Amino acid sequence: MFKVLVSDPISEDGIRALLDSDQVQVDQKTDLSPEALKETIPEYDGLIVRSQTKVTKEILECATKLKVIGRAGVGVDTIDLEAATEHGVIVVNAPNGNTISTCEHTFAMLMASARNIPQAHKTLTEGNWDRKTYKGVELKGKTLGIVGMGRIGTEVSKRAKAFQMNVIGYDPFLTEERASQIGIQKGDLDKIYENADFITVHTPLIKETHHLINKSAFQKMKKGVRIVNCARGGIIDETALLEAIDEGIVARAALDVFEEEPPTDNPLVGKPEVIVTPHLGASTSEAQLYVAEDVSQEILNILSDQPFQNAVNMPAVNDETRKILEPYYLLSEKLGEMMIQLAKQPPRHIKISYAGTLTDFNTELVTRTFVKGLLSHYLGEKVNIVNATHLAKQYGLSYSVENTTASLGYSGLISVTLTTDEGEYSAAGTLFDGLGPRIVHVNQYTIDIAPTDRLLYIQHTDVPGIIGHVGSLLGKHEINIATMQVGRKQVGGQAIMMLTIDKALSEEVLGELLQVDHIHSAKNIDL
Ligand SMILES: NC(=O)C1=CN([C@@H]2O[C@H](COP(=O)(O)OP(=O)(O)OC[C@H]3O[C@@H](n4cnc5c(N)ncnc54)[C@H](O)[C@@H]3O)[C@@H](O)[C@H]2O)C=CC1
Ligand SMILES: O=C(O)C(=O)COP(=O)(O)O
Repeated sequence: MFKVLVSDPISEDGIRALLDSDQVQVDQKTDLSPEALKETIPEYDGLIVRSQTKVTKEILECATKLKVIGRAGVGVDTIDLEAATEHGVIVVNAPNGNTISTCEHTFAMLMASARNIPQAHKTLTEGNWDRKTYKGVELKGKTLGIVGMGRIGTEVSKRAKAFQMNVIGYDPFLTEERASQIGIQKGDLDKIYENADFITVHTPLIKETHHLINKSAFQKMKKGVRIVNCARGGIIDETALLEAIDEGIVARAALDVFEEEPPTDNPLVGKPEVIVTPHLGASTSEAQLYVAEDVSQEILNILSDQPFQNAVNMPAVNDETRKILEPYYLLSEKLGEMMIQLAKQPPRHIKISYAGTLTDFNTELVTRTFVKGLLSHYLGEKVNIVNATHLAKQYGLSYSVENTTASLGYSGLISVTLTTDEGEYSAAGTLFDGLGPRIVHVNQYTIDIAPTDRLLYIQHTDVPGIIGHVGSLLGKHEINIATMQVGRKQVGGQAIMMLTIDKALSEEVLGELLQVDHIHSAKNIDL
């Protein structure tokens, strides 16, 4: 039975699939302090959060069983992604469920700031009939600058068009073609600052967007500009915003999000030119239902080893690709396990080459399973496909990946070279139709062996009688040989023998093998 903790308020209907699952026990504890969360998290396999719970490095260090964090929403800036990855925890979000609600909230804020609705409401409820102070502006014919043309920015642009606004969008991924499809102008930040009567931001909060709208940006804006932030506090520098309001550059600001939430002693809150809501962008019945449903399904999939879509620290692989690549995951993991046992020194660099049909796909997960196989031989269960390449870097092990045309006649081929201080080790594997994974090269020797549980690897000189010696010695010790393959580069030269055997050789038997003339090394390989 898996245990999932829900640590922020979430739609009960939305998590129905989890509540009804007999594989999962759900605990809802939405008032935990960071200390209490640290104490309770070791029990849990899954954690569901919104933006209140801060999933810090310290919490992740205590989360010894945790496999997945589900963010019922978009922004994952409240989760230490690097620490989650390091601890092998998959982080999934629900990127689509709250797009419309947040877009509509943005539009509500835009309109409220154009017509001074909150300020006018307040005055009237205080008993004053003031029609003069709260004269507003029309949206029609005005220019809206949208910074971040992703899901929400795009939806905002459609609504702005319906209000007959001119829209300038800026996003590093916005092409001319897409801009003209949506019916907006593609611009840059300066063009927005120069022309916009309204500016709204819809980027994630990341290093590049922290204080993106700062003092120098405000200096370039049109006097009387109105600013909306329903994305993240911190994208707009709050101190610079305050100054820009006082200097008369910004006429109105509408903020749903703050650099510190809840905002304490924030001079913007309560300022007559500023309207505020307490991070309500995604707070509708619909959005909360959708994000909770999406994230619950992802968590169920992850806990039951099924495909999932919205991991933010794992590459996305669609179902069709996954079906094709899945057998290669097993092959690459076995190759990794085999190669670390063949290497006599710690590897410093891994080079992985994909050839044949594999070059048509995103093979990042195949790479990760190789690295997982390689590391897990010594690091055990702490390695998984989430943290494998991250851990490799920590151990000073670099890797490079390339696609090549050298498929050697196989339909899909994975070739790997490990570089160590004392030399290189290489191997290659493929999938044979109906026969499954096969190792087809080891250290430049051509062979054909299934990567089963137990292999014996022998290096010898190619002379007559070796196979017979090995066969009778293993027979004497009641070690059954399932298959045997030999590989040589030239007659009478260096050769290898790979056997699949039913039980590992003891040190004594390995010692006896090494007494056989022309055998130079013998090694059990445990896969
Ligand atoms: N107030 C609330 O309750 C909610 C806030 N949000 C926030 O809204 C933001 C946008 O969400 P979505 O549209 O769903 O995300 P998205 O990922 O679809 O779009 C974000 C866009 O920002 C762009 N971008 C990144 N850096 C940029 C830069 N330096 N300049 C311009 N564009 C840049 C990206 O290319 C991307 O297209 C996120 O920060 C999210 O956390 C989302 C939902 C609810
Ligand atoms: O989805 C997002 O990024 C949000 O900001 C929504 O936050 P919330 O789930 O309402 O705390």
